[in-house]
Amino acid sequence: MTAIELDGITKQYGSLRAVDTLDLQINEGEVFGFLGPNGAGKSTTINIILDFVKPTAGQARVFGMDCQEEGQRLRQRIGVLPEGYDVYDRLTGRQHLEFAIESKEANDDPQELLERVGVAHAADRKASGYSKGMAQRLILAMALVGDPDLLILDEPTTGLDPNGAREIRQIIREENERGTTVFFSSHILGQVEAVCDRVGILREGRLVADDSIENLRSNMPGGQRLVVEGTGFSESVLDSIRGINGVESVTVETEGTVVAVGLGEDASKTAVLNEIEETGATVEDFETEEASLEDLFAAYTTEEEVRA
Ligand SMILES: Nc1ncnc2c1ncn2[C@@H]1O[C@H](COP(=O)(O)OP(=O)(O)OP(=O)(O)O)[C@@H](O)[C@H]1O
Repeated sequence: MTAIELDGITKQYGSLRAVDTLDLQINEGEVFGFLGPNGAGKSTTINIILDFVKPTAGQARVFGMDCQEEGQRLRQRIGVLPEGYDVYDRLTGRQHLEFAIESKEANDDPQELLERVGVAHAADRKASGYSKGMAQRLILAMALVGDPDLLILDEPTTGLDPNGAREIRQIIREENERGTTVFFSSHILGQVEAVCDRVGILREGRLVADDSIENLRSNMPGGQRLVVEGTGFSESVLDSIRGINGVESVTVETEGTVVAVGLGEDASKTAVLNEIEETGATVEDFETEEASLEDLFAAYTTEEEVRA
């Protein structure tokens, strides 16, 4: 069954189109990473799903129910970690959960939830003394109240150090193993890579990519670099490499002993290596480097030509 289905969602704020005819389907049991630079429209989309914002056009459904018509009923099945949500300094961890349980009319055991997110040891301490990571885990525990079928996490790892971010990802994974669908927004690709089955990249309100990170990488223009170490890289050798089908760039590094070849989708590494040897140069060593996550994110969010 489909957990989230967005059909032509558009949100116009005056002359600004925050979300532009967005179509998206998230299956039940999936961990989906919703990515995009600041201002791309991620929070607006989430707010439409939660019926906090009305779309200008289009339809949003969660578990087959219309978000705008059955928002209240749906929110019972959704756990939300809102962007930039703060803890209440005067309340203890346990009191936070008691408050969330009461608001959602659920009957969870606060202690069990605190244990699930690893802050049970600080249950009776005021949240003012919690570290940023502990506070974020506490907010996540509040999102887990009522055993939601769908977790919507808006930038859950923002402001956390790598350990804190890893712990949050671990909890997300565990919740997913319990059967929860997870919709995880972030503007940092690295934060979602380890945990998401699939990512969607939003840019200026439009979906410019929707795939696994592995596929996005292999489809990215200039996705791989072949770095060849050797001798005899004359201009004519370099020109012959440039002439090979699928080669996008050729640069010489380290005083002429290393050639870096940008490979497009159709390029063959073997063809490049053969060409080098046949034109009289020598290959001593070579390796292929994958595009970094930063390169990948930049390619989808800043290039003029992006792939849908
Ligand atoms: N209530 C509003 N009124 C007018 N413009 C808005 C409103 N809410 C959002 N916007 C604009 O819509 C665009 C999308 O904003 P949104 O917050 O959805 O982006 P985002 O991808 O969540 O960004 P970030 O990563 O910074 O949170 C931005 O240009 C923002 O300024």
